[in-house]
This record gives sequence, C-alpha cells and structure tokens, in this order.
Amino acid sequence: MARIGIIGSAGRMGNALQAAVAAAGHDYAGGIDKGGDPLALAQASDVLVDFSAPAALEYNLDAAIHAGKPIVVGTTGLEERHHWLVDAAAVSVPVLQTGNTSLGVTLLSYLVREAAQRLGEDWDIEIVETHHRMKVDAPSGTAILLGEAAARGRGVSLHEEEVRGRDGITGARKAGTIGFASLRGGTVAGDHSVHFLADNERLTLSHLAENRGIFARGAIRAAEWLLDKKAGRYTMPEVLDL
Ligand SMILES: NC(=O)C1=CN([C@@H]2O[C@H](COP(=O)(O)OP(=O)(O)OC[C@H]3O[C@@H](n4cnc5c(N)ncnc54)[C@H](OP(=O)(O)O)[C@@H]3O)[C@@H](O)[C@H]2O)C=CC1
Ligand SMILES: O=C(O)C1=N[C@H](C(=O)O)C[C@H](O)C1
Repeated sequence: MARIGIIGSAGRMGNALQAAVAAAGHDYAGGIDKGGDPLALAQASDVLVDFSAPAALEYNLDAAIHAGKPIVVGTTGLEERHHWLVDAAAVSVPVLQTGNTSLGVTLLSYLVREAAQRLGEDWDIEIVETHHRMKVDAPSGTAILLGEAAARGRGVSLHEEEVRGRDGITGARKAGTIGFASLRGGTVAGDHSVHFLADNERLTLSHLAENRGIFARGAIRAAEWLLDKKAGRYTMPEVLDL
C-alpha cells in the first residue's frame, strides 16, 4: 500500500484517479489544484501523480526532487522545454512521462512502430484524434506519442516530418510526412486512429477509450511500479512489460 498524492485532483482525471487509488487499495495522500503547494503534497506522499497543466510541471518536478519522491506525469500539451525539465528531474528521482497511460494505447504504439517499419514510405501515415469539447491542447499527447512511434519505425525524426493540420492551397502531400488532424466535441474520452494509406489499399490501427478509468488505472499501475525504481526516465511499455 502506498500514499499517492494527486496534482490536478479536482479535474476530470483527478476524480478518476481518486477512484482508482481507492480501488487499488492505496492511501490517498491528498490532492492539489491551481494555487496548491506541491512540496507539502510531495512530502506527505510516497509517489506523485500529475494530471494538471503544462504551466505547473516545473514546480511539480521541483517538489518531487526536493522531497525525493517519484512522479508520474500524464499532463499533455508539453513543449520541448518541458521535456528538458523532465530529463533534468530524472537525474534525481524516478519520472514516468507519457501522453497516455492506458494498456491499449501502449500496445497500439508498439503496433504502429512495427507497421511503419514494415510498410515503407509508399504508405502515407495520417493520425486522427477525437476528444471531448473541453480539451485544451491539440494534437493530443497520444497522437504525438503515436507519431513518434511511426517516426521511430521509419527511422526518421517526427519533428522534421510532421504536418499539423491543413488549410487552403496546401499542395500535394509530400512523401514521407506524418499528418495530424484533431476533432473536438461532445464527451469523447479519447479516440485515436493511425491510417496507413497506399495505392488501392488502407490499413487503420485504432484505439477507442470509453471512459477515463482506463487512464487512471494505468497511471496508478505506473505509480506502483515507480516506487522501488532508481532515478531515471521511464516509459509505459516498461511498466506493462511490452
Ligand atoms: N496521459 C494520459 O493518459 C492522460 C492525460 N490527460 C491529460 O491530463 C491533463 C488534465 O486533464 P483533465 O483532468 O481532463 O483536465 P481538467 O481541466 O479537468 O483538470 C485539470 C486540473 O488541474 C488543475 N490545475 C491547473 N493548473 C494547475 C496548477 N498550476 N497546479 C496544480 N493544479 C493545476 C486544475 O485546477 P483548477 O481548476 O484550479 O485550474 C484542474 O483541477 C490534461 O493535460 C490532459 O490532456 C488526460 C487523460 C489521460
Ligand atoms: O485530455 C484528455 O481528455 C486526454 N488527453 C490525453 C491526450 O492528450 O492524448 C489522453 C487521452 O486521450 C485523454
């Protein structure tokens, strides 16, 4: 049994995480939202779980470092500088950052990498995601994670090949690029499809989240897994042994 502290505790994921902490038989060490004290929470916890906002990340990582506690970061909308902060924190404490904590998406990313590697460049790759009307970032963290898996499979850099959204006279599709499209509406928990499109045939790999419980369960599993790890940056495939 561990004491788990939640950052972003009053949010949609915060509520799902509190339920998952109880269901897994752990102690809820408490939670904070905007204006809360992450260091006090870290000191009262064995492990932190952060599903809040990019602006909070630096303070949350500092709190984990100063209290010497592991942290799971599920917040999306992260930029390059946030990843540097994660790398720096991982020198001192165990950190797991991911755009999606579900088992299904973790396996999907593996399948996408395999497909991208085997199908070759004449198969165009397009990633489409759909989320609820309240989501504030695009493309989703999961879409980016899947794009990175596809780019790894092809042995290219996502940063150099990505095309985010199209509008106007875009010209014909450039070979080798990886496209992203985002839909927002309703209460969709999170749908992701990776389309591989060739001449006269198409392959689509999809994951549909029916509720936030799947993300919360995966995050708690990641938090449990981090407890006895040494400092370092870890991934969901390591947690799930994939
Ligand atoms: N990795 C994954 O598997 C998943 C990731 N996510 C990501 O998790 C994040 C949260 O999603 P969701 O719960 O839907 O969003 P919500 O907006 O419902 O919740 C966010 C919570 O974070 C709090 N918060 C905002 N700023 C800070 C801050 N500076 N310090 C502490 N708390 C803060 C908010 O508090 P307040 O209301 O006071 O501002 C709010 O309670 C998003 O980035 C989302 O994309 C979501 C699902 C799965
Ligand atoms: O904001 C959400 O809701 C979700 N965010 C994550 C993302 O950006 O991929 C994970 C999930 O799709 C739900």
